Parts: sequence; C-alpha cells; structure tokens
Amino acid sequence: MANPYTFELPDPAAVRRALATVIDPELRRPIAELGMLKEVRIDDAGRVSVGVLLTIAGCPLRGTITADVEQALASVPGVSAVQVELDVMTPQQRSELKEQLRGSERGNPFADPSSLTRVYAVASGKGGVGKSSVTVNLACAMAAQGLRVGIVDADVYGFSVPGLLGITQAPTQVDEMILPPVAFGVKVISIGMFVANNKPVAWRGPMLHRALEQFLTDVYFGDLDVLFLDLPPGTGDVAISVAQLLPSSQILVVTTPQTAAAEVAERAGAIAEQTGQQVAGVIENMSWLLLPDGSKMEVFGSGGGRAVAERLSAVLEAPVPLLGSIPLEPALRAGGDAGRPIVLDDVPSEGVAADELRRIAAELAARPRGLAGRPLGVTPR
Ligand SMILES: Nc1ncnc2c1ncn2[C@@H]1O[C@H](COP(=O)(O)OP(=O)(O)OP(=O)(O)O)[C@@H](O)[C@H]1O
Repeated sequence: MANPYTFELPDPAAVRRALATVIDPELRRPIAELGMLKEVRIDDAGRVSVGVLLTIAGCPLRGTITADVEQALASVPGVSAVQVELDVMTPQQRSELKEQLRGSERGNPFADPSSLTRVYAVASGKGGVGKSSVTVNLACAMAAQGLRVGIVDADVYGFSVPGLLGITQAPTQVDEMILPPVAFGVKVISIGMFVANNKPVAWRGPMLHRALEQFLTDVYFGDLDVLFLDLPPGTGDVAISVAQLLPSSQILVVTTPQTAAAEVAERAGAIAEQTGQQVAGVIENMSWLLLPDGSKMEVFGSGGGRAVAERLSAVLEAPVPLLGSIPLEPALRAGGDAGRPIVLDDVPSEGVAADELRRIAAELAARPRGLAGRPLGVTPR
C-alpha cells in the first residue's frame, strides 16, 4: 500500500503535457508552440512556476492566460501550487512569432488563389433587414460545428458586429500585426474597434478600400475555413472593393419579404454580374411573426426572398438558391442586444429561427471547400 506520507513530485513530462494544452486566446494556437513558454521550474515541495512571455506589455488577455495555465496544471498529480510569471517578448522574439504565424511575406492571404477559405460577403439592399444578425448567427453556428470562422465587419455606417457578439475588448496590436478579438470561437475585426467613442465614419471609397485592405493584410486570422464580410447596405464602393480584394468571394444576399426591399436586394446581388462573383444564395429574414394562436402574420408581405433568388438566377444565368426563411422572433433580437447569438446552445428559444439559422449554416458549411468551380488558369491545346 502506498505510504500516504510519501510526497510525490509532479512528473516533468506530465507538466509539459498539461502546458501543451494551453491555447493563446487570440492566436488560437498552443502557447508552447508559439514560443510563449519561458521556463518551467518544479521545486521539491511540488510548486510549479511557469514563465509566460506575452506578445505585448499590458496584453488584455494576461488574466485569461494565467488562469488557463493554472487550470491546466491543477489536475497534474503532485502539483501543490502554481505560480505564473509574466514577462514580455523582446522585439526579436516578436518578429520570430510573426514570421512563424504568417511567413516573411505580408499580403492578403485570402486573395491567394491557393487559399481554401470560403469568403462570404453578406449584402443587403437596404439597412435594417437583419444582415448583421444573420451574419453573426451563421458564423457562431459554423464555429459551433467545428469550423474556423472569422468576420470582417465592413459595415462602416452601422458597425454592429462587436455589439451583437458582446465584444468590448480592443484588438491587440503586435507591431503592425493586429490580433482580432475572439467571441464564441469567431475571430472578429470591425471598423468600430478603430473609431473613438462610437463616432460615425464618413469615409470615402478610397479610404474604405484601404481600411478593408488593411484588415485583410494586417489582421492575423490564421487558417480559416470561412470568412464572413458584413458589408454596408446597398451597392456602394465597399462591394466593389470586396470584389477586387477577394475575387473568389461569394455574395450572400439578405432581404425581407417586402417587394421594395427585394428589389434593392436584387440590385445588391446583381453587382456580381459586373464583378464576376458568384451569389451563394438568398436568405429571407423577418419572414413572418408567429402569433399566440399559432397563425403566422406576414408583417412584411411574402415572397421577397424567392423573387430575389429567381431574378438573380435569371440575371446571372446560374442557379441562386433561396437558402432559407427566418421568422421575426423577439429572442433573436434579445440575443443580439445581449451579445449572445440565438444559435448558441444555451440560449433558450421557443421559435424556429435558431434552427433555421443552424440549418443554413450547416448547408453552407457542407459545400465543397476550396478550388471547386474556380478557373484553373489553364487553356486546352
Ligand atoms: N428575425 C428577426 N427577428 C427579430 N428581430 C430581428 C430579426 N432580424 C433582425 N432583427 C433585429 O432588427 C434590427 C436590425 O438588425 P441588424 O442590425 O442585424 O440589421 P442590418 O441589416 O445589419 O442593419 P444595418 O445594415 O443597418 O446595420 C436589430 O435590432 C435586430 O436585433
């Protein structure tokens, strides 16, 4: 029988294995792989001290990293106490990290023809149809399904994505590399994170183009399966910039059933004819309101989503599906206000909107990833 008074020291290999599970909250990679673990000491009383190198002084997530290290070591047998000593990387260590993350070349990784990230630019004809709500819900549903997902909130006039995801943290800047905050597994960057006091942005096309380009080159998203771009409503400059900067991006059109909304939504989608982009599909939002007697009230009329899908199919001479119809539901609005999208499992919902959004997300996620349907740049002889 083991002597209960014998003190068993932690196995250094078990300590290393535990530390290998600690993930940097922004970079989403193990801190051990990122050169963020300095030294690990185990004293003869079973106390473990871990040196952690932060990317920048005052890293907003130092508390999270400390807690994660403590938690990872708590279950290693023999560990009596954990001390986390925080230090900051030297400029040399930071440039090694940057090089490890994205190589020595800077550029827009999503424009690379070999990129396997599917990029969906979410467009609407007019404001207030729920484009941002649909974007964050699809993104969170996909992340919950295990996909690596990012959102660029390019809706300069109504940057609402951080609020819809409850993000108050500013992005961390490591020299010229920007690390996007992460919410519910989704990496998010928004113009709203760079303007003081929620001031309105009155930028002209070239500035918007540069801002979008900077987001795509300077923000470290890592390898993503899906990137959503929340576009401003309408058919403005940003849509053209997206087509130039991300030629393989596909457009997702959000509309309400209303005829007037559908007509402008069709215009937003038809821009694909000029830019050569594909339209991934149409999502109708606010399709009906379920009344207490079980009947459906079509507050904004009916048929807009189907009409847009049919007309875009005709204009683009390619099938544009109606991906789904999402009802008006107070819980969806409340989830947005609370910064917890309705598709997250722990958000109670009595309606069908969450299921419909999850279903649409699964359908988009199941589409073949990568090079299918892209020109290969070869000509037959
Ligand atoms: N299906 C829905 N049921 C209930 N409320 C909804 C629904 N869709 C969106 N909303 C609410 O409608 C408002 C507008 O939605 P949202 O901000 O997503 O629209 P938007 O099209 O992105 O607007 P803008 O382009 O002007 O930023 C929000 O308060 C949102 O919570």
